[in-house]
Amino acid sequence: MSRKPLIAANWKMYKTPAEARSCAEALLKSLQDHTRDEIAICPPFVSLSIVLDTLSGSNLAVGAQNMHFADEGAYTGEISPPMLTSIGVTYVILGHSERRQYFNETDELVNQKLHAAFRHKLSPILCVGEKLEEREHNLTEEVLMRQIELALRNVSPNDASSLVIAYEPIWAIGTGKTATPEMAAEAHLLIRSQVARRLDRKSADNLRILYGGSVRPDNAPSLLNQPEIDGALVGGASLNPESFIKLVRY
Ligand SMILES: O=C[C@H](O)COP(=O)(O)O
Repeated sequence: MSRKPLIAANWKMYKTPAEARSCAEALLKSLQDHTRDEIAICPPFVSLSIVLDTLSGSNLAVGAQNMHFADEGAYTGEISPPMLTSIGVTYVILGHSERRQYFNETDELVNQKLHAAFRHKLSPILCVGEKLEEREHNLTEEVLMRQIELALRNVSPNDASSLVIAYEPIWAIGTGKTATPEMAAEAHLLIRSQVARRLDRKSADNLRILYGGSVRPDNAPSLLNQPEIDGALVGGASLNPESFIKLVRY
């Protein structure tokens, strides 16, 4: 089964539009011939257009970090799926642990957003992962199974053809602590088997499962060489173009 790896940069709430443009220019210069992996850059909303313009016509895709599930409405401060697709965004990160933790996003809300992404032909990068205390209490499997079950409620195998899942153990995000390649691969296997149960074997085999949590140029090779790991969702190490380029070229 060959799944083209995806390496996605999540810039979180960093970079002004001017900084985003200069970073995108540097990435374009060095990565425009890179074909082994798909690459997606996810800047803050206000920099989506400038990054799309900079990367226009290249092999580098652009994603949003969040969205509302409704097409439009009186939802002050929110961004809708058609707003994203109308400017050329193709990926959207959904259910990131920072959204769940700081903005009270529930599995039910993530499920609504996932349906909206499929309706609008956006490829969702669905984030799942356990907290440190859950891992310490051997609850990792239970947490991942629940998050996937609820996020995929009423999702069909047909919908799921564009789905990407990112396994991000919360204790590894921005902490410098990384899951070992074996721990990550074990979690990815659990996720894949849950998707096979919930959807079907074919969807599970085609699904790209990314690892996220303190991925850096030095640990990228050992993680990304695991057959179960189909790419990475990179936060901190994606902010500096040099480090992201080095990481992509692992
Ligand atoms: O979306 C990215 C993840 O939250 C990982 O962030 P990090 O690479 O800074 O640990």
